[in-house]
Amino acid sequence: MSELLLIADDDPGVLSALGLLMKAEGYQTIMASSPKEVLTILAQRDVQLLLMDLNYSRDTTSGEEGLQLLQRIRQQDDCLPIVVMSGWGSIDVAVASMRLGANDFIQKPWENDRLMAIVQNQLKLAGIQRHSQKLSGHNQLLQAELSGDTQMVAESASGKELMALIQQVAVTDASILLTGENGTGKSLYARYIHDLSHRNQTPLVSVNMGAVTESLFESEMFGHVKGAFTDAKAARIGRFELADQGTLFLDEIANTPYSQQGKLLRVLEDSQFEKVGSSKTQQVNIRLICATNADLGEAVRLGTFRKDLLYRLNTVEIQIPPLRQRKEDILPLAMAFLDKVARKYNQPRLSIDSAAQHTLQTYAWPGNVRELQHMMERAHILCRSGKIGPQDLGLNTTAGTADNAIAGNNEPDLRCLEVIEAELIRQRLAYFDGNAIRAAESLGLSRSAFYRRLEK
Ligand SMILES: Nc1ncnc2c1ncn2[C@@H]1O[C@H](COP(=O)(O)OP(=O)(O)OP(=O)(O)O)[C@@H](O)[C@H]1O
Repeated sequence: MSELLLIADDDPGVLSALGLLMKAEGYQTIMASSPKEVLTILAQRDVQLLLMDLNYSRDTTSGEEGLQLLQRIRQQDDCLPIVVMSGWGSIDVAVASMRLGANDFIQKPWENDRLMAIVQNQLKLAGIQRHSQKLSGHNQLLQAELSGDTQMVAESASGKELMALIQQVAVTDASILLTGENGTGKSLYARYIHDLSHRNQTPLVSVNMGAVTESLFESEMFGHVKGAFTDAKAARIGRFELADQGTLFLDEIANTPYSQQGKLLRVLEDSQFEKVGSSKTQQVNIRLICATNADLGEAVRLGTFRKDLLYRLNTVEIQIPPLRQRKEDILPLAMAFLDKVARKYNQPRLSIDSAAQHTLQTYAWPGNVRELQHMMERAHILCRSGKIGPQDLGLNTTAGTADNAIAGNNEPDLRCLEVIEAELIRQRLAYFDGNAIRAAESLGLSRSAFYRRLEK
């Protein structure tokens, strides 16, 4: 449907001329001949632009009525594009109306081409503004969803120590390197640090460095201008720019291609970068958090990670212990996950019987907290009574490791492919001590294919 324009003037000749012009250009119009009518129509109809005269009573030229009207509209609506029309010699009135919130001004008698250019521009700008408001609304919802639903659990001595350290460093702007096995909670702690920091009203932008291909690295991180390369049909904003004034979280930092590490170092040191295809230098202000399950010191020794980059990342290094080393966290975490899943399915929360509690506490947790979370969700779904027993955990407890949960069983494996695939990925990660690259290689998968499956 075409846009609806409200045209306000006390001269019927002007109204009919403008009505014809706008109709010929494909717009719908609605007319008002007094300020009162304008306010009534605006209260009832979804008008996309107001084109208004400033004088309504016979023989007045001061523009006072129009300015008052403008002021009243702007008290209620900041966004409606308003184009003001007035007669000769009224520069002062034009300036006054712009100060009161008019978007543009045209002198009478108008030139049709000029008026149409103004109307089209104002409609376009208003569309962009609506779109950006929608995006920022979506963004706020997503941020609230991400940070709102997870309650941090830390009951063990090492868990509490970790939380104290995190609270201490979060409020500084220091770069933080989080290390720990897969599923220990590195991404969650990164968000927690951001939420505690003075940047918490700005975005936390995450990048999984294992999923960024070498060829698209610069465009992904720094953005590109339109036409920078064959596929660059539109300009793109990179992650650094998106994170400006906020926090940039680089997950799986060890997987940054070596050839790109120098470029990353430069922007981290100088806070400056150029978009691909542009020579204009841009400035950014970000707080950096990185995470890895790899031993970066070893990677430096092996020559796959730059030493200078490591020194730039690890101002503060925080090690997140594996779940098997903080056993007192297991049951509180399990209960928190059962709470969460009960809320998700709107069902009562299940409890865990003492045999299952023992199983959970003696299991090795190669997939750490993530494995526990999935196990609790599965147990909630499969449990037939109000209490989860060992049989609901899907573990072969005599063997004590996840690998044996499948291998020690002579029954045919009748689970669906997705479940088997997930289990296999977990096993391989555990086998290779959380090293995703070696796990991917052992499964004959490319790094990006492996990450896609892992994220699924
Ligand atoms: N202390 C905790 N309290 C509550 N939930 C936690 C805690 N630690 C981890 N989790 C949950 O466990 C899951 C895995 O955590 P997360 O994704 O942060 O791990 P990770 O170390 O970043 O994993 P990866 O190395 O695979 O990226 C998430 O759903 C997270 O919310």
